[in-house]
Amino acid sequence: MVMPKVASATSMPGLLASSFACTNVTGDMDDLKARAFASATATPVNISLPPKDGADGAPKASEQSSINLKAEAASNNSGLRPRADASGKYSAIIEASKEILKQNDRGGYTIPAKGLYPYQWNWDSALVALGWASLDETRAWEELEKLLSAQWNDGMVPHIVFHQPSPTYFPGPEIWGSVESPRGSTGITQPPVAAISVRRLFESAHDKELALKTATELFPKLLAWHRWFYKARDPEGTGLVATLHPWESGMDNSPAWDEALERVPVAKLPPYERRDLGHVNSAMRPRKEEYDRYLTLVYLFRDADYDLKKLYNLSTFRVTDLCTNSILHRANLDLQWLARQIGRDDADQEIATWIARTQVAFNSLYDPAAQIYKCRDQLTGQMIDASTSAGFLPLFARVADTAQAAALAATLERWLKKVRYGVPSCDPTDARFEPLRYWRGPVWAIVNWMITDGLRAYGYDALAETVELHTLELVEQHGIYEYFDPVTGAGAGGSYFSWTAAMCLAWILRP
Ligand SMILES: O=C(O)[C@@H](CO)O[C@H]1O[C@H](CO)[C@@H](O)[C@H](O)[C@H]1O
Repeated sequence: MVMPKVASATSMPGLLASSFACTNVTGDMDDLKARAFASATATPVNISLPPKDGADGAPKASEQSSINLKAEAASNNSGLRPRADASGKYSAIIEASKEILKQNDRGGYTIPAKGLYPYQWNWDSALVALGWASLDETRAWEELEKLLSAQWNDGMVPHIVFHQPSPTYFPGPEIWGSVESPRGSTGITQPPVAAISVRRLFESAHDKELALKTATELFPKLLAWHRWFYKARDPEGTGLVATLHPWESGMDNSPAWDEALERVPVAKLPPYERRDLGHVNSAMRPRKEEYDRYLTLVYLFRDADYDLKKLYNLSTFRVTDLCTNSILHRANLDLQWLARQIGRDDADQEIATWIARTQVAFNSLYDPAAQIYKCRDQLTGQMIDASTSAGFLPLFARVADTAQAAALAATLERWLKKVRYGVPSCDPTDARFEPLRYWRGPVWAIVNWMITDGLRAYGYDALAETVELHTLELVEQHGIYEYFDPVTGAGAGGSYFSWTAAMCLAWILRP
């Protein structure tokens, strides 16, 4: 087990160094309490089915459709080939995962987790659609239709859609104050996974007619969203888009954002109460210093009426995020493929231009000394000195060349020797590594799913298998959590988590 160095306040620049610096496995009280909490909650949850009572905004048991999970597991109506379940090895995970999606279903969209996240999140929904595909193809398409129905006039697809009011999450619609989407939404976006999911659903569809009809309807919306990225976030045409808020990256408190975020001057904020801390131990969540800045940026954007030009120029946080850019590039490849399937040759050339530009631009994010890709701070122009799990996502994007892919595989192997379970979200030898704090160390199933897809594409099948088996073992031993401690395996964050369930289904029942 690795014992990372303790970050000293002097090892980080600036006033807030100590508050952004890490705790660690030998760690402080906060960290020790979180570990005790994690091990206390992990064991009873295990791979159990989620409780069906009405607590936490969940539908009452009586409102649930009657479910015969055993029968469903046996007759997989999507026709996806069970991968490793002939022996029934994964039937408990399959059963629990399907039940989680059903219980988190709010009618055409799936909340990530009861209480903690009561709305529709953008990249969550796109990934959850891949899980729904193994239960109900129509419902899988609906997930994407519902998400894209919240698209703004300018093409942006928001990071959260506030379909129904909920008191359990902050900041909600009243803080964002945006009326663009019919039901209200945030004014920022998230990594554009949707086109990737549309291609996968299309390719594995049994109902080909439905797939063609829905993909054809969704295509212009996806194209408009990708166009928005280039217009709003790459006005200089560099081939790499900007991310203006850590929430947009989906990897909110990644160590990659520390210095850029630290420079955001905190506004005089109205008093606020964090609801996330009522659901999850504070040692597993971002710190107050980060939340103050998240909110400062929200108010800044709201005061600028979410005008895309103003936001780009005004934002005191502007980075080139590897996760967003890798996903956007992969999504462009899949969108181009879709254009060809549905006869939208007119769009093919436009997408090809984006692809060509990004393919070259990605080289500027590769750090040959560290053997991994890194993010860039657009306001300083500097490459960000942090190796995170997003650094492997260029494999998912297919932008790495064979030498870069080999270097990434070697780096990943080194990381795996330092922890029990991969892939940690931050280099485990980095002083900022915190095994339980959200995007600063824990293992995330969705990232593992993207990394394994990339590894297989480059021929690293055995390494992909290791990462996949680590994830399934984590879930089997600890439960379907939001994220996991890479050292002990303990589940952390929200439980009965939709995208973790969906990734298990996508892996175990993959076509
Ligand atoms: O912490 C939060 O309140 C929200 C803010 O968007 O972010 C977390 O949960 C979302 C829903 O699961 C994920 O989409 C993000 O990736 C994850 O970081």
